[in-house]
Amino acid sequence: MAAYPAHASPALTPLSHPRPQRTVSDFKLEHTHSAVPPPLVSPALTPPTTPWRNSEEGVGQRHDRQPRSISIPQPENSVDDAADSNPSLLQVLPKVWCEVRARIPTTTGQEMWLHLYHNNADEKEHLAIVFGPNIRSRSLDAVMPGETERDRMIRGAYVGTLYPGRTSSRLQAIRREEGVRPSAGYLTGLNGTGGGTSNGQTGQQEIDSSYPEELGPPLVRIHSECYTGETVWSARCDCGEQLDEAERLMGLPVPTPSSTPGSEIGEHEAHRPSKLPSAGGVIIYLRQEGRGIGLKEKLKAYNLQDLGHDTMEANLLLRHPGDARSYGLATAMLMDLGLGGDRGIKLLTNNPDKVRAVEGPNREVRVVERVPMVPIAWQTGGERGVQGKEVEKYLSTKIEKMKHMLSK
Ligand SMILES: Nc1nc2c(ncn2[C@@H]2O[C@H](COP(=O)(O)OP(=O)(O)OP(=O)(O)O)[C@@H](O)[C@H]2O)c(=O)[nH]1
Repeated sequence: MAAYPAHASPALTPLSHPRPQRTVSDFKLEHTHSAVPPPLVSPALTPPTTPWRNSEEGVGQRHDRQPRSISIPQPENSVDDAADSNPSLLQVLPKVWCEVRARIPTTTGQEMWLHLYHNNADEKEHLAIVFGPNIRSRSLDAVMPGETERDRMIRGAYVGTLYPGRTSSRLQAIRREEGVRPSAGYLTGLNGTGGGTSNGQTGQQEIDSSYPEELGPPLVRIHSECYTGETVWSARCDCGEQLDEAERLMGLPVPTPSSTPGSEIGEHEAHRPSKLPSAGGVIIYLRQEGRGIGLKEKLKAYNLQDLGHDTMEANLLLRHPGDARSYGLATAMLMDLGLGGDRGIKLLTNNPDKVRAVEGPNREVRVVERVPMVPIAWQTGGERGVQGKEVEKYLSTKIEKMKHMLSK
């Protein structure tokens, strides 16, 4: 008979330590949606459901988890074939709309455009962190009934860059006011993709927000919130450095406008960004803390990890799925940013679930290339990057149990 503290719940199942007789297959990971794990932790410590999973009812969010080991379609030959073999994609994407964006100069020297999204699936403010001048939100650019030019500028629906005294969100209007000749370099350098016009009759802004073909598939990272790894220096995971690395990759420069034959630069230099435009890309930052279980539950999971369990077991012991996330919001946001369609995206990830799930029910978004995220410590032979026994165990669990495509 196991010894319990006097205050222990009678429902508490003994957790011997270590528990070598239990393997992960005992938890039936493939069927976590239907096979609720036994109450291995006192119900008093465990919420009845994983946070936010119910709020996704009715908008077609994914409730059933894909098998852990899915075959990753090779972009060259098997992307189409793979679509049929994945029955658990969403049937309906949530609706998303960008409420506001702002230019943020960053501590690394590059600039990004922070887009704040709302949606009809949850109450959270999910974010798109856009780098480079070529990605715009269609919902943000749409004209709101009754709004003024100042309203548009305040919510970020302008072309180019704001400056003191600017009176219009539209570049044509500014050109007219200032007698400025149209300048391709000026437009493309300022997060307006060269097509900002007004049709004069409705005042509707026509913005060419298609990503230029010549740049190839844009780089995309779908990043899940991690307060501990991104804000309070946790070395239990590499989430913080992954975010940094994604930002770095999206800041790599493209050929300068002056090297492009026929481009006009030099006008409006005062309003140009001081840095050259980057190759760009977007980080979709989803508020799915703790793989969707929330910070409170993640902290309990950390305590279970200190008691000897791995990240997957800890979630299951708390009666959560090993991974409670979904990616329909990311798909919808990418479409709103004009990155749906055949040209596809390059996805920065090691996670096979993500690669398939982000494509959406009808392959609205196509992952044509996967770019691995190799931990910095592995890349640098331990000179830099997150290190320690916790992060090593975290990474090995992702590889062994979650089938992440990562090898040393
Ligand atoms: N439940 C739980 N969540 C964790 C833990 N460590 C990190 N996370 C969360 O995991 C999420 C990051 O997901 P990961 O599984 O590390 O990586 P991924 O996004 O699936 O895959 P990549 O795209 O390759 O990075 C963030 O939401 C973190 O808060 C943990 O021990 N337990």
